[in-house]
Amino acid sequence: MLSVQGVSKSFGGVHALRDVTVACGAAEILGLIGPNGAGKSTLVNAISGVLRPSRGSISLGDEDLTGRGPEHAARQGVGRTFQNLRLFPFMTARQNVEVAHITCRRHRPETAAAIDVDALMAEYGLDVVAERPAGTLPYGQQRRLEIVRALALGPRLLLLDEPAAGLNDYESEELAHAVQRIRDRTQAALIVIDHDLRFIMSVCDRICVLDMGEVVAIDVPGAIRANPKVIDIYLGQMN
Ligand SMILES: Nc1ncnc2c1ncn2[C@@H]1O[C@H](COP(=O)(O)OP(=O)(O)OP(=O)(O)O)[C@@H](O)[C@H]1O
Repeated sequence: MLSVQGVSKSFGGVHALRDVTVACGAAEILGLIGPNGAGKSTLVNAISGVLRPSRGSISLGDEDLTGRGPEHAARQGVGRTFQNLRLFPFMTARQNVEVAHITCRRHRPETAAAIDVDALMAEYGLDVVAERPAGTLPYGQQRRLEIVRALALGPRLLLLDEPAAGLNDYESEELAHAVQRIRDRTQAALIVIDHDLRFIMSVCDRICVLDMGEVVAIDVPGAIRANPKVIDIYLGQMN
């Protein structure tokens, strides 16, 4: 479904991505890990249309997404959450979700018809705060609201950028179940970036390891854990 082919991205002299090739199938959860500065956010920004790759191509199904901008990606069903929350703080929680649903209705009406915004908000415990401005909600609720907003887009590809950041063990376990439920229900391709290796290992079908802009390994969690290059990068943190 998602295909990233030979993507490179430079910022001046910094090679943030070098010839990255990776794919993520429908209903697959792909983890994206790597040390600080490895290129994870750059890759996600390229996939979601925020950045134009210097080289290479990105497609979702038959649709070319390469350098066509975030609105085009959203219309094609690329949903994302951000490392630092990017809700519309003065809009109510419900309006934040509605905005995404309207985009879906315009461009993929049959997908939108299957999404019940109120039920979705209730499922994530947000029905009780639906009329509150998003910016006034506690952190944990804002994180959940970002996920619900991305789901209201009826995503074919969902990019979750550090969803477990700032969550306690209990919340991150809940989140792992939520991510798997999302996959089961939407059959979307999911890409999850996180520094919490326990979370990534427990939730992902496969993991792509980036270091200095290059793909070091793409494999199932067990093989990633045993990969000498990966162990070297993480200095034994894996076990
Ligand atoms: N807009 C930019 N301008 C210049 N350099 C950038 C820009 N964005 C990223 N970089 C550089 O590209 C490299 C990859 O950065 P990126 O943010 O993608 O890494 P990351 O793996 O997401 O890191 P982190 O885990 O810290 O979020 C880094 O060297 C970074 O300094």
